[in-house]
Amino acid sequence: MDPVRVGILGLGTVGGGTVSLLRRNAEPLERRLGRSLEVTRVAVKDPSKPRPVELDGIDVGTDAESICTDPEIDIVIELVGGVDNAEPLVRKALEHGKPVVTANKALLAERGNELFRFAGEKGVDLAFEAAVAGGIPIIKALREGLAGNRIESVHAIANGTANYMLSRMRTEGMEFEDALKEAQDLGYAELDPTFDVDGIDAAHKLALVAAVAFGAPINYQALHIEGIRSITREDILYAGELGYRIKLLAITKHGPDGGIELRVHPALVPEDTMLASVEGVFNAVQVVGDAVGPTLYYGPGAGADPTASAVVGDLVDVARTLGASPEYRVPYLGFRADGMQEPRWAHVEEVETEYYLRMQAQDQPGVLAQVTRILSEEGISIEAFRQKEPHPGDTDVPVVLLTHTTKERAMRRAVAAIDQLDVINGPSQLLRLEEVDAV
Ligand SMILES: NC(=O)C1=CN([C@@H]2O[C@H](COP(=O)(O)OP(=O)(O)OC[C@H]3O[C@@H](n4cnc5c(N)ncnc54)[C@H](O)[C@@H]3O)[C@@H](O)[C@H]2O)C=CC1
Ligand SMILES: N[C@@H](CC=O)C(=O)O
Ligand code: NA
Repeated sequence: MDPVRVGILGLGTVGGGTVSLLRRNAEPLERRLGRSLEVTRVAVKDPSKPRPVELDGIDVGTDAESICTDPEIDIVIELVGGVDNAEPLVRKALEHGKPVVTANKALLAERGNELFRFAGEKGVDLAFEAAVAGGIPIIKALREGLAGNRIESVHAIANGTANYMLSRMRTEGMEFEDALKEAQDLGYAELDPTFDVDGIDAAHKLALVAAVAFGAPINYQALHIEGIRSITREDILYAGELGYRIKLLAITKHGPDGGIELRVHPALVPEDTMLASVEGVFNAVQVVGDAVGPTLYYGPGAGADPTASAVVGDLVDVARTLGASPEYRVPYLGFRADGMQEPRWAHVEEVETEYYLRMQAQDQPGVLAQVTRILSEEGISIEAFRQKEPHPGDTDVPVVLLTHTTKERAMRRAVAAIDQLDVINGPSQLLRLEEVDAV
C-alpha cells in the first residue's frame, strides 16, 4: 500500500522528537498499520538552524500554510505551539480535508469548541493525546477505556515543569529560579514558562480532561487557577514535617453543592499516597469512575520522546481511519456532539477541604488566642498547630496550622481577618489539603 504522507509544522522539542521516533520505529509502525508513515514535508522558522535530527529525504521549508493545503499530504501534525500562531494553520488543514494531530493544549483549551465543530463539519479527525499529560495515554483511557463509567473525580499532576521544580526544591533545597532554568534546559517548559509556573498550562489540560470526563463543552473560563510561585522551601519543609508533599494539582470533581469543580492549585497531598510519590517530570492522573473505582495513570509528562510517543499514537489512530466515515471514529471528546451537556461549574468558594495556613506572627503572648478566636467565629477547628524557629535576624516567627474540613468561603474570610491583626505580618500562605482515594 502507498505510504501515509505526513507534514509536520514546527521542528522544536516535540517536532524533532516526532521525526526521530517515526524513523526509529518505522518497522514496528508499519507492522501495526499495514502502511508506512512517511514524513515528506516539514515547516520550520529558521532553515539554517542546525537540528539534532536526521532530515534527509524530507522537504524542509518555511511555508507552513502550504503544507496544510498540499494535496500530496494526508495528515498534518501541528507542533508550532501558541494560539494565534497555530489556529489558522489547523483551520487551513481541516478546511482542506486533512486530519490534524496536535500537542497544543493552549489552542484547544481556548478555541477547541470551535475547532472540533469545524473538524466535524469537514468530517476529519483532530487528535490531541499529546496535549494532556505528555506520554500518558489519558485521553484514550478516558474516552475509550472508561466509557462505561460516570466519572466521579480526576486529580492530576499535569505539569511536568512545575512537578520537576517542586521535586528539586524539596530534595536539593534548590531555589525556584534555578529549578525552573533546569526544567527549561531539559525542554519541559512552555515557550513562556509563566504558563507552567502559574498553573495556566495545567489549567489548559484540565479544561480538556473535564470535557472528556463529563461530556461537557470545553470551558477554560470556568477554571480557578493558582500556580506555584508563592510556594517557599519552608512550606515544602513544614508540609513534610506534617506528613505531606506539596504538588501542583489539577482537580475536577462533583462538589458538595452539586456543581462540578474545576481548579488548579498547589495542594498538600498525604505522603503515603501514590500521587505524593510522583516526582520530577513525571505526571499522574487519578481517575475515579463509579464502576471501576479509583484508577491511576502514570508516566513522563513532557520531553521530546514521551510527547512524540503520544503524537505518533494519534497518528496511527488517524491513519487507520483515513477515508472512513466519521461515524466509525471515536468522537473528539468521547461524547457525540449532540450528547454534550454544559454542567453547573462550581465556584471555588464552594470547595470543602482541610487547609494549611502559614502566618508570620510577632513573637509575643496572646497571638494564638487572637488567631483561634477568628477561626472559631467562622466555625473552623484546628487539627494541628506548630510554631517554627524564626529565620536568623527576623523578629517574627512562622506559625503553621492545619484545619479540619471547612468551607473555602469561611476560610477565606478568616484569613482576611487574621491578616488584619497587628500581630500578623500578612499576607499569610493558605494551601488546600487534598485527600485522594487510595488506589
Ligand atoms: N515540550 C514538551 O514537553 C511538550 C510540548 N507540548 C506542546 O507541543 C507544542 C510544541 O512544543 P515544543 O516542541 O516544546 O516547542 P518548541 O518551541 O521547542 O518548538 C516549536 C517550534 O515551532 C517553530 N515555529 C513556530 N511557528 C512556526 C511557523 N509558523 N512555521 C514553522 N515553524 C514554526 C519554532 O521556531 C520552534 O522551533 C506546543 O503546543 C506545546 O505546548 C505538549 C506536550 C509536551
Ligand atoms: N510545559 C509542559 C509540557 C507538557 O505538556 C509541562 O511541563 O508539562
Ligand atoms: Na497524553
